[in-house]
Amino acid sequence: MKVPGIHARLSTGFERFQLDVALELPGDGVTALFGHSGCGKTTLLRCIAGLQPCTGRLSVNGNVWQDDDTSLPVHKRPLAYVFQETSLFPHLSVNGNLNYGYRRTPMAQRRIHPSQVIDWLGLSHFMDRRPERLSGGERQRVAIARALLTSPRLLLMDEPLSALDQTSKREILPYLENLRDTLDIPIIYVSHSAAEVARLADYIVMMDQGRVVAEGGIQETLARPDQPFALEEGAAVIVPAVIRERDPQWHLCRAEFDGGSLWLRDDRQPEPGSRVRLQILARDVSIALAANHNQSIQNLLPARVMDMAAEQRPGMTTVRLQAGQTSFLSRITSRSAHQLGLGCGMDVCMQIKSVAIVE
Ligand SMILES: Nc1ncnc2c1ncn2[C@@H]1O[C@H](COP(=O)(O)OP(=O)(O)OP(=O)(O)O)[C@@H](O)[C@H]1O
Repeated sequence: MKVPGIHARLSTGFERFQLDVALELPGDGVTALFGHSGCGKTTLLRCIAGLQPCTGRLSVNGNVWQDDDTSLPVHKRPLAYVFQETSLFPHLSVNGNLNYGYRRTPMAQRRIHPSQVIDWLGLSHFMDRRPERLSGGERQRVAIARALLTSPRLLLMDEPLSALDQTSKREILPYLENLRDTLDIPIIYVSHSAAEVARLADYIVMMDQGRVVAEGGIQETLARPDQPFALEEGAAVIVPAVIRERDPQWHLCRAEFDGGSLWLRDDRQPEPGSRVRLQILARDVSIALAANHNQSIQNLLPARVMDMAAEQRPGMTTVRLQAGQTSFLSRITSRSAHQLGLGCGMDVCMQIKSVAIVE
């Protein structure tokens, strides 16, 4: 038997676009499909859902959905698909919408109960309301709940937050984090928001022109200087950390990661002991040969140069540094890299100008 997880080798095409992917994705947690507009993210989701004819093979946690001889039609694939725009029934209350999904699922296949989704997505206080009396974020939570009540074995989400304003996005993200940590099914999440991906995903697939250009665990993959998005303006790494102390006098808190500690602004006032994901932009990390305390940057950490990649943009170099088991990216000018004599294996001091908790 195949090991659990999603195994996909799929090809399809249109007149001016060809998709060819081979993927081995984890059988649980959130996998982000990430890439520029038009790279084929939605087309890949539609192939997985059986909505787009394609050739190849697809198995999901040991169940073959498509191979050279057969392809399960969309209604036989136990999956749920959440889109950018919700399609709730306007004439039914939240309760009625949820029951619709639940009742259509044969009794023997029901693994998720309405009381669970109401709890996971915080719906209890608007069960009697119709969709028109809900905010965009609340409607999307109901749509996700209804999708889950079909007890899917795979959840596909295509830009589920992109129609929402910033406030609604902020409100819904903790619910999605909760689902990621609670559900035992894989979620494939399409987004071109680096911030959403950084916050939600465990695994990332980067696509370009119908092909996979990088894939792997979110932390390792974002930290690869050779992955295409490392060379872009917003390139950043994600560092899992634990808040250890708060310093009220200076409005700072200390987050400990595998390799050291970082001080950051205490705006969100996280409780000591809480787990956070930190985002550190490559452009906020500079390099010195020795720690210089006569300057304003608070976070100075010993690190080792692991890789260096010249950027497509002339004159810039992306450097991967390692502190403990944690990788960071630094974007510096190629002249600085040359003047410092940087090379793989060198021990340096990493200066981190800004650290944010991912929101
Ligand atoms: N039905 C279709 N007929 C012809 N071309 C199509 C069709 N559907 C998609 N395409 C083309 O296939 C390519 C990939 O489209 P797709 O929607 O998968 O990209 P995407 O990465 O999801 O983009 P976005 O982030 O903008 O949603 C695009 O060039 C698109 O124009």
